[in-house]
Amino acid sequence: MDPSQASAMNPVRALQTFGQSVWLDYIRRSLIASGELQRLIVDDGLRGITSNPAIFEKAMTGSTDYQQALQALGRRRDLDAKGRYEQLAIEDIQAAADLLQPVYARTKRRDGYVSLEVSPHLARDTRGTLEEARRLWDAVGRDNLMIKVPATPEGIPAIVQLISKGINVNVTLLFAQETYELVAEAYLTGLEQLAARGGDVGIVASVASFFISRIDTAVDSVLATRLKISTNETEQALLKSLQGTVAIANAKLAYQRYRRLFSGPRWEALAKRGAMTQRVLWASTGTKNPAYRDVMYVEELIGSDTVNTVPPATFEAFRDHGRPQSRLTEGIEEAADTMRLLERAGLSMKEMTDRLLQEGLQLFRDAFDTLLTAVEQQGKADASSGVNHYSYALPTPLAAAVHASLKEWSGGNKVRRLWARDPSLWTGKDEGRWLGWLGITEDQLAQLHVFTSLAEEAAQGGFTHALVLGMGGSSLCPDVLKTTFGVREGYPELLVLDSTDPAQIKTIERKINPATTLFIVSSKSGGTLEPNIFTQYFFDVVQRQVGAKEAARRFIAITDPGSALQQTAQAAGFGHLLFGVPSIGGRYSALSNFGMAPAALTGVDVPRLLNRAEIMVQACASSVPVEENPGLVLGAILGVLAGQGRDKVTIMASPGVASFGAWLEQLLAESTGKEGKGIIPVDREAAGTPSVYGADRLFVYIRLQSGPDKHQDDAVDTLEQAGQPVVRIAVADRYDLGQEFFRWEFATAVAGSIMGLNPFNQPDVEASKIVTKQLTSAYERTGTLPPESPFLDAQGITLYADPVYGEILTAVAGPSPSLTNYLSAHLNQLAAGDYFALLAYLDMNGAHEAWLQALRHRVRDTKRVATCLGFGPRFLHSTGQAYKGGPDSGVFLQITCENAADLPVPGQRYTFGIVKAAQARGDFQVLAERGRRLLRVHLGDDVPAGLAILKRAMEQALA
Ligand SMILES: O=C(CO)[C@@H](O)[C@H](O)[C@H](O)[C@H](O)COP(=O)(O)O
Ligand SMILES: O=C[C@H](O)COP(=O)(O)O
Repeated sequence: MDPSQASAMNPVRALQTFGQSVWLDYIRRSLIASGELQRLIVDDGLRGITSNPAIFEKAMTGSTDYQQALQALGRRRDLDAKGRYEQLAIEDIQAAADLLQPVYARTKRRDGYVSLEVSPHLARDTRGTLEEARRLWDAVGRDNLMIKVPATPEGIPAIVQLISKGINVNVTLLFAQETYELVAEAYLTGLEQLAARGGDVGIVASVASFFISRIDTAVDSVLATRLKISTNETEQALLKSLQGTVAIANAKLAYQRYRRLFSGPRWEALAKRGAMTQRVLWASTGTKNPAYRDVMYVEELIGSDTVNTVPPATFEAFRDHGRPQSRLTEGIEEAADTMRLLERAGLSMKEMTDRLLQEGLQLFRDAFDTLLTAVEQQGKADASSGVNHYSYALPTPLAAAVHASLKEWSGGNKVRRLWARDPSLWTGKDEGRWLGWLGITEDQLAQLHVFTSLAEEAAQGGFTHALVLGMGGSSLCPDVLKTTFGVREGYPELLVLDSTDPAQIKTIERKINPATTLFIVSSKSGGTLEPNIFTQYFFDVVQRQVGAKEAARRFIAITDPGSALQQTAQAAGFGHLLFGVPSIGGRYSALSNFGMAPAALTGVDVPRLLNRAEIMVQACASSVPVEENPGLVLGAILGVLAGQGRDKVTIMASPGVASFGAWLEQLLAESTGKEGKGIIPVDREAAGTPSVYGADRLFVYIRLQSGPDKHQDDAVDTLEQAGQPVVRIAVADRYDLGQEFFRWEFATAVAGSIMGLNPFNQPDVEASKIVTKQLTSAYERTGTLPPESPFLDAQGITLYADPVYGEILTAVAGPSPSLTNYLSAHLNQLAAGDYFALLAYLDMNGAHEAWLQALRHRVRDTKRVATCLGFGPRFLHSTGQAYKGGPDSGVFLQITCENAADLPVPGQRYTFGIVKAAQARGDFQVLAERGRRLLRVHLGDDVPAGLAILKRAMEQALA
């Protein structure tokens, strides 16, 4: 084309006629979405796009283009700030690449590229660069992508590797011609390696990005300083003549090298196989000095086989008044002179370009960090609002250990790994399959209509009660909701049955009208003994009143898909069948249907509860800085303190939310109490003076802001002042318990990781279930339980221990063994760091509770040890795990009795009383097998009399 034709064209378009491709040094979402990019491609002949960290920083922080997308990404807990940035950047790069695809096809892969840079923090890390480049290449998934890698000593070997793998590379931050030689060499070597492996070298493209204007900016500034101090006119003339010339001279000489490097036999061999040259690309071509022509770094660098990536303002200016003309190969001698004169004037090009590289790296790192901080802020603003306030006071060494652990979580990207369900955070087994609870809130919020219709049905059906039949994780959340929310007007009253004690079953039966009660059979496995026999019992009761069909209508099953309970429910025609999530274990299932369906049925505002939970879910996201992640911080405290002997997590909760402790007990004990390690939760122990506590405690105060207890407030203050570690959680109102379910689940998972165990299994609960099953099966066959022989029978009370421990007690009890002596010998086992647990297989009523509470406090205040209290068989599905599998620091007093009145289990030979006895024995047997210090007191059939005798004996033993 003759120059007159070219000058008549759009100057930008005319660049093509000189063999130069113009790319745009800019990207932003609206550029693509508005159609502007397409217009530039069609009208101006734009052939590519380059991006860098500074460009994305400006795009994402300086526009509203990404606001919505960033907000939406705020929900992605598996993404940290970098992940969110990448997600958005990749979307833009893909969209731009798709628009440029026709250019790529038309130019046979010579043009049509979009560049995406690896993190500037990897500029000194060959391996990191390689990994990230490959990852980005795969994530973008477009052939017309170029990965930008800086021309650092560590970047260059990565370039060889990437080219040899067929990945297009844009080599960035090039200033020095000597470095350029290494870059071209890297490209050639990469191609040769690809060819040697039989790869197609014709599919790989690369550009070497020379930074132009920055050289003038740097050189001119030194020249200006020199001019200020120079008194020599010749020198002044020399210095002035160099102003605004060095960058272009440097580029012209680099282009000469390009022509030399991509000629000759080595290159010809590759060219024959279809290889494309690695073009030089002029970058940083916006004019910085207003005294210079605004299109100077375009006009002066036009030459065949080159690319100029131009920022938008320069692009517009060139379109407006650019003078396209081939100049790159003109004045080569003058360019060489310029470089010589520069050295003569005492300016070292090597020093200058070295410094520019360092500064360039720093500028990109700074831009990248600003960008990530902005993305993080966005997530944080969402995440922190409305989170239940928490604080902690730890003695200095413990605080330091917790901070060190948090640092490790941050360094190891562990929160991100947790959200990514990476089992290597725990024992590397199947933990990744048990993290469904991480996403349950979001799933539930997406199906709120289920809860709305359950609530409507319960309200309109005229039901008076909704009775949950289930154990442990399937019953404890409903139990918390029952006491926390009470009876909601217009809805049935929530009741929970989680005991085989015949008296307790009878109490419930007396409370309800079977015809107007909804029965919620909750069992994840669908194979747990207790809910199955409760169902048999109550189905029988209801059907006798309203017939089998009507009875079934009143039953709702909540279970995992495919369980035996599902079959039962379907066969009998239950009113509803709701499913659990197989990847959520029982104690992590509060926010799943196991907790939320009973809540809805009894009029609890489930959307509100879930929305509150979601606040905590967001706050625990991996984008939140570790020190501000409420679940992580709590988990680190639990895990670190447990490792330092403070493994008795003492739960204090305001009266309005006191039952939360029972749920929490299960979560902590079952999750961590195994392999001889574990946290021992201490619930419902009344606050004492600092002197009754040892150095094995961590206090957690869950304070209901709308109904605090003054005595608790004071007691916690006193404990903190006495140097005890204290965590405080402020729950604004009852619905904010939704947050606590999630916080504690997250914290427990974190603590499990720190303690090096699997927080999602419960091997020792299973063990006692097996023994119980053996005993009940034997009963079915024989009609009796195996006989037992007590080692003491006094005043109608009998004592049992396993032979080994029995001998120890006998030796200590002395020559005249009595109830008191044995109890004393047993209690004397308690040493600092031990805990005392009452395992009461009694009707869980107010009188028994008061009696047992008084006893535990006597033991605590006398022996200064932590104390636990559990009603059997309820605790078997909860703290029972830690008692058997956790640290061997428990001293157990099991209390059993004869049942005053028993109840039959329909269709079985055994009764509820027999089941309860078998459960107590199963518990005893497994504890004994584990070598635990365990004494069983059997009260006989007159429980009040037995308790009175036991009380006297205990008083004496403690005296
Ligand atoms: O490296 C490439 C293209 O390969 C460019 O995106 C390059 O980063 C930019 O042109 C420069 O960072 C812009 O520099 P400057 O105009 O701010 O000095
Ligand atoms: O904590 C869970 C209990 O052991 C009950 O298990 P389940 O829900 O499978 O019946």
